[in-house]
Amino acid sequence: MTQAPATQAPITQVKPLRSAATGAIQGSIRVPGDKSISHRSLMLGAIAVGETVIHGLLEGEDVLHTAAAMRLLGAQAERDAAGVWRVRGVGLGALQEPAQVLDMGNSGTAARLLMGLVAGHPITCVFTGDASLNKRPMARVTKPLEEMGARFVGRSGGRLPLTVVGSGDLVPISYRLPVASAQVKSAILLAGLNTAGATTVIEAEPTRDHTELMLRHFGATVTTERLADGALAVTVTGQPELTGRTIHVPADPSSAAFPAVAALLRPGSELLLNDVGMNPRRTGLYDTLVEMGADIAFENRRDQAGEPVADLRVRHSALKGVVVPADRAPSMIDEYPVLAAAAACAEGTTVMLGLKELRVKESDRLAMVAEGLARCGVSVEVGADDSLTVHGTGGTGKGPKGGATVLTAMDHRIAMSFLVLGMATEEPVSVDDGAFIDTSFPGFVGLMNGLGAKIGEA
Ligand SMILES: O=C(O)C1=C[C@@H](OP(=O)(O)O)[C@@H](O)[C@H](O)C1
Ligand SMILES: C=C(OP(=O)(O)O)C(=O)O
Repeated sequence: MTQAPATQAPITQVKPLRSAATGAIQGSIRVPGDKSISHRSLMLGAIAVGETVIHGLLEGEDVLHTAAAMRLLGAQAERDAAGVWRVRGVGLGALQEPAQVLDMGNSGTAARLLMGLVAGHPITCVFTGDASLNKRPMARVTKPLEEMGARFVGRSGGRLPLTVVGSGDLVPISYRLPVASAQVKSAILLAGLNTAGATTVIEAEPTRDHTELMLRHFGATVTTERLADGALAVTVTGQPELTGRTIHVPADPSSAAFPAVAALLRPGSELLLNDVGMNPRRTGLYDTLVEMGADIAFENRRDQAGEPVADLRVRHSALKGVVVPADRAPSMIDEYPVLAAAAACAEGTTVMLGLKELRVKESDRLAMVAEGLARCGVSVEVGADDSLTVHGTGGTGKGPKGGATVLTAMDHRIAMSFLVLGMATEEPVSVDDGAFIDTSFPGFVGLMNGLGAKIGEA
């Protein structure tokens, strides 16, 4: 068993990377475990009674920050072998007040979900993050949690660093989400766990439901009800008995998106992506790619510990531009940067609607994608309605020009998306910093190069 540190070191070393045009992408791989499910398995394991064994945990920086925080809150979380972790929980309501600041690094999910979880405990915690996370809005979670009775003191605009004064005596609420956000939904449900009575979150647009599925797996009662206006009401019954479980984390569909798009773009490619999570609330990118003409076979569909998975066989395809409707955004929210790379190489125009939430991710992804594509010679427009229009070069016999350095603003998905684009451009594409790729996809460069990519130090 590896003795893990109580705190997780920040990413400090800048790592410029460069990606050059490649031939066929070929191989059979399993990308690292799902980030959303990994965070949740550590958090719920930490408040369950007994031991939780997690197989396939994502050992990316974001999740390691969650593991370190759970240890500071009193749980044991140790690594047995690669991807295999044992968590010994303290029991619901028994998280301890941490003696140190909880540093959530680059991770919005870790910060927001944990703020909800500790809000329902009679402890005081100080949360901070890196320069990217400390810019992101937190009022979206502090507002409903304040309605339940927790108190917060943060910087103006509700930014981190921020102090949570939790309570073992919260009142249950029924809360309609003002933004489609699984992080906000999850924060409220996690606060509702140690709250007597029924806590309800109403969502007009369905967002990822890993919290609901995993809460049920640990023994909680979570119900969903379709309301007259079509919205979904998700209710957790407070103070359940949560007991340690075994969890198998599927490969992350958001990470699989990068090699999948690379294979679609490069002639002669055939790639098998094994064990990819196919929760329908996560598969919007794959639906969009198929609409664009992608040859993706979803083989061996099966259920793995409550989550659907499949093996994806991806072959090179001539993609065509499409209109991506706004209501698809929650199911592909993290995949727009890599879709934009695919769209830049597709024939015709791709219009992506309803991208407002992209502005509050690790970077303003709408601005960063548009700026990066423009630097690579791609014609692109950002609409006043937060839409993105990309004019593809497909069918011209040439890829986008490339030959530029793209800024990444501490954003892993911007870095990976432009390295994928560089595999198909006339001249190489560089990114100013690839270090943050380790937050969600450790081993990205080695794995991509093993498939045929040419990514190296810039
Ligand atoms: O709940 C989660 O695990 C996540 C929800 C999404 O964020 P929002 O809820 O802010 O849309 C997503 O962008 C993030 O990568 C992971
Ligand atoms: C938005 C993301 O993560 P988070 O909100 O957890 O930082 C992401 O991984 O793309």
